[in-house]
Amino acid sequence: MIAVIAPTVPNMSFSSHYSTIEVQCKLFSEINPHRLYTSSPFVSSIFSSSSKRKVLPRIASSSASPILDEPTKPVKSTSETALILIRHGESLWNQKNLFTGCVDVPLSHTGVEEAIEAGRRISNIPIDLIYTSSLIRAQMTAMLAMTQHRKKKVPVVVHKENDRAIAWSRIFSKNTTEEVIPVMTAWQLNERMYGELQGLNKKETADKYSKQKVHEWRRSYDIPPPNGESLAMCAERAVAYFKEQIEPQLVAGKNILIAAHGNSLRSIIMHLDKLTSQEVIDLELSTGIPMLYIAKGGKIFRRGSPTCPRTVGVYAFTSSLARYRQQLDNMDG
Ligand SMILES: O=C(O)[C@H](O)COP(=O)(O)O
Repeated sequence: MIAVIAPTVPNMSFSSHYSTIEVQCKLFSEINPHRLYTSSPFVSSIFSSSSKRKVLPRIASSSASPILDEPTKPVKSTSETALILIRHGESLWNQKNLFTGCVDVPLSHTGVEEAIEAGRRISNIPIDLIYTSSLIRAQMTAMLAMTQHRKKKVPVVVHKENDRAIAWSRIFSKNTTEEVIPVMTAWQLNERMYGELQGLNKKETADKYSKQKVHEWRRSYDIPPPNGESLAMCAERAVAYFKEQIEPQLVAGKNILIAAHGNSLRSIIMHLDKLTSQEVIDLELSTGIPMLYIAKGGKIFRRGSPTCPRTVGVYAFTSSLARYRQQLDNMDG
């Protein structure tokens, strides 16, 4: 049997978009597909997060090529820019307490809600450019968060994997292009590769190898899990990508959102906050909580976590953020 799901209308509001997909999922809930083919991993992920079946759709991608994007020219030269970091919302494997690493698992229903809540918290902060890992849980988080942004610009994934991808995704309207936020996907921002722990239950693994050993694998700086990446190895690619691709954009005046993972973000935060390999052991990141940094005068300062969209404190952090919020308020009348 072949079941076909057509995409929802692109400019539908998020709630109607999501509930339309949920209705489709309910209609198909008695079918247990052996394979799922999609042009949109995002749709397939919502499909899986709303179904009760045990077999998860994994994304098998034929193109594994890394995307290294050249920084675009700065659009403005303000002296202050925002950098928001979000660890993806809860995934279906976080929910099951399984080591996930580079396995491409979608968000759970809770994760979808966390991503939307994260979006509410940052809905008044300017965003010009989005970076996500190449994994669907980070991409879903970024896209769902952006449905809440008051500016209503449209996040569009930039495809540069080959000449055809570049040519076929071209936009032919200057006005439309101005209403777009480019989304760059980069494997370098992926979760640390968890080696032979991927797919294992975290508690059972601690029972087998001892809590201390598993804590070392999960939190130490330079002890890798069996055949996987240590935080230091993960930092080598994630921090290098941050320095080469993201920092120049930030310094050049772009406000940036990064949606990534517990360990790729731990390594970037270690770099930003100048943490030692001892201090990073205690750095834990919750799912779906945005963290705000401000880049100013060539330095990047941590400004805390926006707790709700209307929190006065967050927008009083800097005069630029306060002005931006005022503009949004004026636009809404
Ligand atoms: O890959 C995973 O299992 C999680 O996303 C991060 O896991 P950790 O908290 O064990 O590093």
